[in-house]
Amino acid sequence: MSTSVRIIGTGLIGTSLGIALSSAGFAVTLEDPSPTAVRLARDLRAGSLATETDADPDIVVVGAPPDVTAQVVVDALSRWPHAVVTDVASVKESVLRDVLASGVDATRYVGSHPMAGRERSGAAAARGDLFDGRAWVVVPHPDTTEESVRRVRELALAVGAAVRVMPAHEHDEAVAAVSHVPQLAASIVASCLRELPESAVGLAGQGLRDVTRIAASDPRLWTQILAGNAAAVRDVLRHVRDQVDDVVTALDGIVERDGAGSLGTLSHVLEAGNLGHARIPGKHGAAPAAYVVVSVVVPDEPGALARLLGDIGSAGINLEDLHLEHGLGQAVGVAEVSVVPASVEPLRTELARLGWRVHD
Ligand SMILES: NC(=O)c1ccc[n+]([C@@H]2O[C@H](COP(=O)([O-])OP(=O)(O)OC[C@H]3O[C@@H](n4cnc5c(N)ncnc54)[C@H](O)[C@@H]3O)[C@@H](O)[C@H]2O)c1
Ligand SMILES: O=C(O)C(=O)C[C@]1(C(=O)O)C=C[C@@H](O)C=C1
Repeated sequence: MSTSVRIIGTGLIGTSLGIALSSAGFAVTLEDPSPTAVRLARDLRAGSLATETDADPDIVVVGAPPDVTAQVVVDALSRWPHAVVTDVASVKESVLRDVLASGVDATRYVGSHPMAGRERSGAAAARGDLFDGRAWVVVPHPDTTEESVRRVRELALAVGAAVRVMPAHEHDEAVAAVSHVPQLAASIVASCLRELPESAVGLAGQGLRDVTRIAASDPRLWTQILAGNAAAVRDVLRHVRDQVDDVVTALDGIVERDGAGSLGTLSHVLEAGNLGHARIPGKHGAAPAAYVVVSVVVPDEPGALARLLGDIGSAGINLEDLHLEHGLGQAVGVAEVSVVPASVEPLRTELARLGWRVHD
């Protein structure tokens, strides 16, 4: 019999998870205080609407906003005395603290956090492949049963995620640096655009788009996330502030004095950025150096990209990642195709043979 999962909170993450689990053969039921959200999730094939007569679920996943997550977890543990209960909130220590403080039997509770999302909220933005190849942090506490951890791990693996197990405190410190401060950095950079004249904003290229994509995220959600991880976020931000101060001092040196030492500071900051960037893992947590980008010119005509992907597949080469560079009004775009190093030469040779323009 298939594992039954109740998803409570059918926004971006709950609905994406419902779609992925349903297509992996899980029996998913959905609930949300918003009738519109839950019906939209159902229509997107995330599962069926929960009813009073449903059998008890094996697993409950809470996909609600962080500030209500602990209460929904506590209610679920009481409502279904045999179900394993997890949540997907982006902060883990404060949720765990509130669950334990409630006095409920929390042995069946395991926190979790898929490191996958979008800058848009709500069921309408859901995607069934959201978790594919992404890290999914499983966060047991000292009283969690092994069976509960096994169940949540199984669920994350079923949607294609790579499981990492760590305690709540370690999780919160890690995501302060890899998720929460990057969100603030994007928001702060984007906020500086508000007063710029149109003639300046109109020059925006890919660099600004890359740095600010997540500045479009939901402020209500992110206020809760930042407040829920305040100490760790503050510590990382202090470090950022020190580096910003160093850069400002160096630039002062260039503007106001002879600039001695300033270029060295600037170069050091940029090189340190190269080193940090090189550490960002690839798909399934593979080492970053595992992939090489091959750039292929794609004509802006119907079916061209599909033909390129077809040619790569026919050459027996596994596409690890794909990024499209495409300027408005241009007749061509550039597909940046990531492959393992051993596939670079065969890919270049085959695509060139088929008439594609391939760049270094
Ligand atoms: N957005 C991301 O990128 C992302 C990524 C990973 C984890 N998360 C976490 O997942 C959770 C959901 O985020 P989202 O982006 O899907 O948000 P969302 O706003 O898209 O969806 C939240 C849903 O929860 C429902 N909800 C509100 N109060 C509720 C309650 N008391 N009980 C049950 N449901 C309730 C809302 O009606 C809405 O449908 C959050 O805890 C967030 O921290 C978000
Ligand atoms: O890719 C995005 O749009 C995200 O914001 C995803 C992201 C992240 O920082 O990586 C954001 C918050 C979540 O808690 C987990 C994932």
